[in-house]
Amino acid sequence: MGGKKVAGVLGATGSVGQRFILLLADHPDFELKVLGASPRSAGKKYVDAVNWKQTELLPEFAKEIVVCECKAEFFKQCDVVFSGLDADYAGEIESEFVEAGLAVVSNAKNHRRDPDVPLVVPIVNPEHLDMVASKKRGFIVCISNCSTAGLVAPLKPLVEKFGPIEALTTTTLQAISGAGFSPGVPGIDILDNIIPYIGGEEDKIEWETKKILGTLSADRSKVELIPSDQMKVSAQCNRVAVSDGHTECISLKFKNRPAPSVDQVKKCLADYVCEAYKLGCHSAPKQTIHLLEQNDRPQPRLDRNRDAGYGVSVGRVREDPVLDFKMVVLSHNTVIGAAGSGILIAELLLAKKLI
Ligand SMILES: NC(=O)C1=CN([C@@H]2O[C@H](COP(=O)(O)OP(=O)(O)OC[C@H]3O[C@@H](n4cnc5c(N)ncnc54)[C@H](OP(=O)(O)O)[C@@H]3O)[C@@H](O)[C@H]2O)C=CC1
Ligand SMILES: N[C@@H](CC(=O)OP(=O)(O)O)C(=O)O
Repeated sequence: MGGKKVAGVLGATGSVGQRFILLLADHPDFELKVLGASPRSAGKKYVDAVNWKQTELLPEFAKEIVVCECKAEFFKQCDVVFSGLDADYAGEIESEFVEAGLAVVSNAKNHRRDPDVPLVVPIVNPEHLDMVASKKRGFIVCISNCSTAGLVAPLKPLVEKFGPIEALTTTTLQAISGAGFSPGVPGIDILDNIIPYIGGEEDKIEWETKKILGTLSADRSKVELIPSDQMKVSAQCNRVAVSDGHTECISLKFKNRPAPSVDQVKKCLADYVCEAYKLGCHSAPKQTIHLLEQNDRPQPRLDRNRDAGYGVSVGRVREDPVLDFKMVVLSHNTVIGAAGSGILIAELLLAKKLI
């Protein structure tokens, strides 16, 4: 075993980028050495370039690193590059990195629908990472949309145990940090308010769920999406005055009859152990799904940091008079919904000897 793998972060000054800095400080497998951001930040020390907005202090190791432009030539030493780039620029920059032979793990939406790119929520579908095994040079792995990550976490064990889901609705209550920091959601818009629209979000949730829960083809080159007529997914997305943590009110109907009981559903969720934990990945949640029995939980402020934000909380599991079941799901949007997923994916790539 060599020493730590060298890591870089693209978009290091943003909402997701700052979370990468926090999660990579003192990481046992990765040493963060290269930070990239826009030409506005390049050339400055990180401490001077960033508008730090996390409740934890800026880690010492990052302060003096000089931010570079997001060009592959500056990241040559990296074994893995995490991307928290603004989606307006991510597509082109990440492609350049892949062409330069680098391994990129991206939060941006640009490459998620590429047929040869795995779209991975590490506590849900790590087997899709096998798609990159045959790539000789660089590759990209995409992390899902943050609301999709929370949604598919309870769906995975339910589908494994009780068979396909025929219909699914989710109404999201999404945190402000999900909108990023440049410029972010203005206080005047969100204070004392709910905004019932997040551009593109509903389509992403409805589409990405079908890829993440899809099946890897026999030759491991692509994922067969669940056809829309076999699983109907409908999302309604809202922005609410919460700093971190996306809440979703989910209802679902199984294809198979009779449907399981509420107690069977609860047991299935509580018993689920993700593959990353079994493989001993450092950041994997000990409890993948925290089943909460109190009537008024989960709540973002109280429950988002379960298993350091890598665990997902599910509460209010009950029968639904229209579909079969309904429940409330809470996930930390910048940890398991973004940077944390990226790091756990890299830990899985390492465990599978793919980096
Ligand atoms: N926030 C969240 O919960 C989630 C976000 N995502 C996705 O992750 C990505 C990052 O999101 P977020 O952190 O919220 O966004 P932010 O707006 O907070 O940060 C964007 C980052 O991109 C950099 N950037 C902007 N323009 C350029 C450029 N021309 N060249 C290079 N870098 C540039 C910025 O650098 P500078 O400071 O120098 O301008 C900054 O570091 C997005 O694609 C987003 O959709 C995905 C899941 C969840
Ligand atoms: N749209 C999400 C965050 C995000 O940027 O998602 P995506 O990576 O799918 O564009 C939110 O507002 O909370």
